Amino acid sequence: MIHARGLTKRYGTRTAVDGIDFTVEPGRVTGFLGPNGAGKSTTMRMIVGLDRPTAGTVTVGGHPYRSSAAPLREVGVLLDAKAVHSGRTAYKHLLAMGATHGIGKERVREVIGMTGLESVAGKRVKGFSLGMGQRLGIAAALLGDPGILILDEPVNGLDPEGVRWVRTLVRGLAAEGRTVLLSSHLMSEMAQTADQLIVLGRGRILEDAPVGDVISRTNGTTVRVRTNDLGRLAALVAGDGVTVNREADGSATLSGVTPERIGDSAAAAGLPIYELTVVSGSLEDAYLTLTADEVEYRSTAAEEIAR
Ligand SMILES: Nc1ncnc2c1ncn2[C@@H]1O[C@H](COP(=O)(O)OP(=O)(O)OP(=O)(O)O)[C@@H](O)[C@H]1O
Repeated sequence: MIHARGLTKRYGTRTAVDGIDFTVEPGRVTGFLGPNGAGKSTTMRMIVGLDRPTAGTVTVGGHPYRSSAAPLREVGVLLDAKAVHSGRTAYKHLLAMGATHGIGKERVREVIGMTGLESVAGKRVKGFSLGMGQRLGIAAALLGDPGILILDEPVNGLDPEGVRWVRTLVRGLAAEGRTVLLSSHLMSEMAQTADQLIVLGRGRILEDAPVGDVISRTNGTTVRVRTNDLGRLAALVAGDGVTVNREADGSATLSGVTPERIGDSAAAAGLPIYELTVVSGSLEDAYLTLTADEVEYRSTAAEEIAR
């Protein structure tokens, strides 16, 4: 478990992380989202003692990370995969990391196998591609078989097979009861991987809820309906706050009314219904709505530039 209370980081007058409280629970994948500069990396760095909080506290497994006697065995960390510029081979790099924790050749070979690095284990890390470096970073995080994993952008630079592999891996780690905190800017990937989401904006928590709740709460829920008499259906369900939009494909999108009420009303009136689908939109839609006012570095639309 990771537990933050009033966690704050200021750089001079700039507040990167603004007094946040959160708990990352074991047994599920918690996604950490937010626009560039929102404070995700700073928070992760504070969790693992690489940055000192200006105020507040954060603990991993009940105590500050710095006080851990065997950090690799407690917390696996992937923060900046590009940071490894070792002249060593991948195998030697992992062996050297493990040496301080009594982790030997057998476990090193195991994590090399788990991360698909067998064919490059004898190559120098310096020459690794972004994707290979990412896999090596994940191998290093897994080395001590830790109960807590903190992975900053683990799918960055991976090919589709690699992206799917990370998804399966982290879901498996959470299913084993581990605590997994994962950041990514890939919303479709996050929607498939995470159970819980913490969304940051300008150093504050905008949302901390299950993925489904974040999506439905932010986007609202609409119901797509196909019938042979849309006008009649609209009259049947008309009421306070009910809106009906006719779509180009002949279907209708209704909001402010439940699928049960639509189905019951149509059945009672003998009106045939060909489709009744609850639509709650994508995580990307929800994320963009949530963070619309929080984006620090926004690209300018071509029309605005042309003006
Ligand atoms: N060492 C530092 N000195 C000064 N300011 C910093 C430092 N590190 C981070 N910041 C600032 O703190 C804020 C949060 O940065 P952080 O890297 O934590 O954001 P992030 O959410 O990880 O962004 P990204 O998605 O781009 O990785 C930014 O405004 C950044 O400029």
